Amino acid sequence: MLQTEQTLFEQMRITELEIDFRKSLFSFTLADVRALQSFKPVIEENIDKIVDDFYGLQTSVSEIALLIGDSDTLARLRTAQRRYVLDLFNGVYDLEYVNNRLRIGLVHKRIGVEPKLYLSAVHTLKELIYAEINNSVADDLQNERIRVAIDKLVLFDVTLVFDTYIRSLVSEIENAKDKAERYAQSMESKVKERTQQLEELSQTDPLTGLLNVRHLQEIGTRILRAAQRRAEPVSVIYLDVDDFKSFNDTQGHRSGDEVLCAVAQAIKESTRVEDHSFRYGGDEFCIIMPNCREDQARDNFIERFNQNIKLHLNNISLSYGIVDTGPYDYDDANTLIHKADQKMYSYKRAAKLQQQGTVSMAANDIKSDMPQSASQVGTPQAAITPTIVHSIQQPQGINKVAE
Ligand SMILES: Nc1nc2c(ncn2[C@@H]2O[C@H](COP(=O)(O)OP(=O)(O)OP(=O)(O)O)[C@@H](O)[C@H]2O)c(=O)[nH]1
Repeated sequence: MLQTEQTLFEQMRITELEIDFRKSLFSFTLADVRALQSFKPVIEENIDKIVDDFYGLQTSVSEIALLIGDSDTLARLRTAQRRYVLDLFNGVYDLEYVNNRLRIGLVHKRIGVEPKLYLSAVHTLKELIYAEINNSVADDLQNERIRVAIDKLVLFDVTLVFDTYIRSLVSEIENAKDKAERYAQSMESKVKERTQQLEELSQTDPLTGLLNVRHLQEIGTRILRAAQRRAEPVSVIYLDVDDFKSFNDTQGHRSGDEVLCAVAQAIKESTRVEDHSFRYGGDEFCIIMPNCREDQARDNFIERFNQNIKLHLNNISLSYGIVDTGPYDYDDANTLIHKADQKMYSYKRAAKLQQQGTVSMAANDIKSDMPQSASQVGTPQAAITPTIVHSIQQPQGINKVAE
């Protein structure tokens, strides 16, 4: 519920029962009420003098004079103070009385009266009232009764004023906290949104520095169109690390990342400037090679890659599939990648079967992509260090091809 939909009582949870409880805390009894009422005529008679003296003393403190600010405000304050003092001796200390006291607290907080200034004003007022009591009440016992009663009632008032001060401070803190939380939330979603935009804009995969797969379709199409215009072949190589999951599981994700970076590094070292190398996702890579046939890609790229990766890795094997298109009919980028992936997958599967000594018909079916011997099929091993000897799954019939 909004604060403005609640009365001060409701906000402060003050009921008649609470008022009685507070009175009992200060032992404020009917006798006190009577003592105060008995002094009302004297106060009424001297109210102007009390208020004059009070503001004379108050405005002599430069900090208070500064807070009051101008003569109109001072005039309003004098009227309010008059009422405040008279109410002290009215004998009625009910919800209405409490509401007025709560308002005083609220106004003091709003205009920035510090508690020390408020308390000093209470002290000044009490001294002025005590002076009136001493001037007018000769009977010591009655004098004492009125002083004690006014003391209790002023304390009762002070607690109410301080409660509003504290409540108002707590609301300010809660508001500031809400604001800060809302700001943090909006910043978080802005950062998320911006990061996503940057990622999309980014041409490169953050881990390996190879091209980002998001651009594969666009770049692939561009290369194929250019190749078509020049009637040149285009090759696509699909590379995949073998059993990378178990490597990750045994060596940890960070070592896995190092393997991916090493593979990417070897790809960069093995490609020509006109080639485009992508991290396809996870442990899969894709290279688009313009003006290159399948056999040329195998003999050139794979040869170089095999040499380069040995410098970085130990005991890791990769599988690949190569397809080409053109120079007469051209597949589109998606089809080419899909075919290369399928080839790689069939080859990997066959190699695994061969490794297990259970080469099936399916494996024989893709003989042209089979390794020359099972010994050429790399076997990932446990306890692999970041320096990993590589072995790539090699199909048969490797020819050296001039570029
Ligand atoms: N370290 C690391 N691991 C990744 C990253 N992206 C994906 N992976 C993991 O790569 C693994 C790929 O596993 P699979 O697709 O099952 O492939 P595989 O284990 O190599 O199996 P085969 O392809 O059949 O040889 C998964 O465990 C992924 O969690 C990455 O950026 N870093």
